[in-house]
Amino acid sequence: MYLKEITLQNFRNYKEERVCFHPKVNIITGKNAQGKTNLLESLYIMSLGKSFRTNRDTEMIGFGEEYCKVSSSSFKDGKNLDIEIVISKEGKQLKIDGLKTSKNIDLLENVYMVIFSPEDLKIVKDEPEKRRKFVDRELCQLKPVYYRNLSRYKKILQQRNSLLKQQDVREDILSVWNEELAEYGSKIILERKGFIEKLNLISKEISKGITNGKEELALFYESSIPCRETLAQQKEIFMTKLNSSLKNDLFRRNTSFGPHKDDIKICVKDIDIRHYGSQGQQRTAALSLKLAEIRLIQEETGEDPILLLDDVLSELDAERQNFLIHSLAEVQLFITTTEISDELRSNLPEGQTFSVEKGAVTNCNNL
Ligand SMILES: Nc1ncnc2c1ncn2[C@@H]1O[C@H](COP(=O)(O)OP(=O)(O)OP(=O)(O)O)[C@@H](O)[C@H]1O
Repeated sequence: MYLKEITLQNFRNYKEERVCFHPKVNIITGKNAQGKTNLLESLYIMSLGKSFRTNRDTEMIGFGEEYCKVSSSSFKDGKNLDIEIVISKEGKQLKIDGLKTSKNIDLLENVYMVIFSPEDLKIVKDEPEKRRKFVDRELCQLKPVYYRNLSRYKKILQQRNSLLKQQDVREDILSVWNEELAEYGSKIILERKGFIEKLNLISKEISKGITNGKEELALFYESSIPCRETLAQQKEIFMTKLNSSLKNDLFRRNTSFGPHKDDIKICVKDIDIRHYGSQGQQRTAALSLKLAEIRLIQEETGEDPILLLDDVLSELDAERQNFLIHSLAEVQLFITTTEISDELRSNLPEGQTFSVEKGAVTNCNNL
């Protein structure tokens, strides 16, 4: 699939803009703070219904405006796919091929997108939350049911934690939340475990490719509860742990374990590179994870995801840049950069360059 065009109204610093894209490579150039990332953000919300840089939808409404509207037209499976998103203070309205839908979840499985930004280069050494977000975002795209389970888990966790903060905790209510937390938490653990096993195999191969066989990545799911094979077994051990840590949870007024505390360990030759890896190893690992994410979407869905590279190429050395570009022959690419080097230009296949200035996009030359 590929994105044919996007129309923006009051979206961040764009008043009214319509941009038609190339099916292969689209390079968006411009000085700082002109609207390059804003344009990528408007594309990204077509896949998950939300931004990659904020949880508050209303932040995307242009200053002083009442609403913003983003409409896209894509080409998928031999036909057009039209998506429209309107965000106002009252909420969000979505339309897919002209039909109204109320939830982000209905957008999933329509447009697959992967974003790679300098923030992602820190995925290896940042806090566990970053790595959980990476896994969750990916699983939500691949499995809408995961999106539903995760939302439910977060709500129950919030309710359980509020209950733990009360003076007299009602044990009958707590046991209802425990039951639900174990149910949804176990589903999440099993999905994450399976996902990381698959990602591990793919990223191993990719990291070997980047380093000419010198280094091989290994990923491990570090769950705060031991992993089991079936949902029933997983739920049983979750419940046991909830009961045994009740005193601790009551004392801390918080749920001390569960998928919200989990992490992914990333190793090269048995060394945890979060703590002991060089910056180069951490970058190779981040690049391998991103490329593995794309390959996994291709394998699981048969679709080529769209890749958004937000100002990340300049952060990679020439060797890693080349590896990235040459691994991506089939996918539609959007690259933002303040400057496009001659070397990069000569390495890219066919495409189109655009220039952004103060929220206005101009078509420049073909690559
Ligand atoms: N809700 C909003 N309404 C209007 N303008 C906004 C809104 N949110 C952000 N902006 C403006 O958008 C601009 C930033 O755009 P963007 O993040 O796309 O920059 P960029 O071109 O990617 O720059 P850089 O190269 O520095 O990353 C800033 O001038 C900022 O003030």
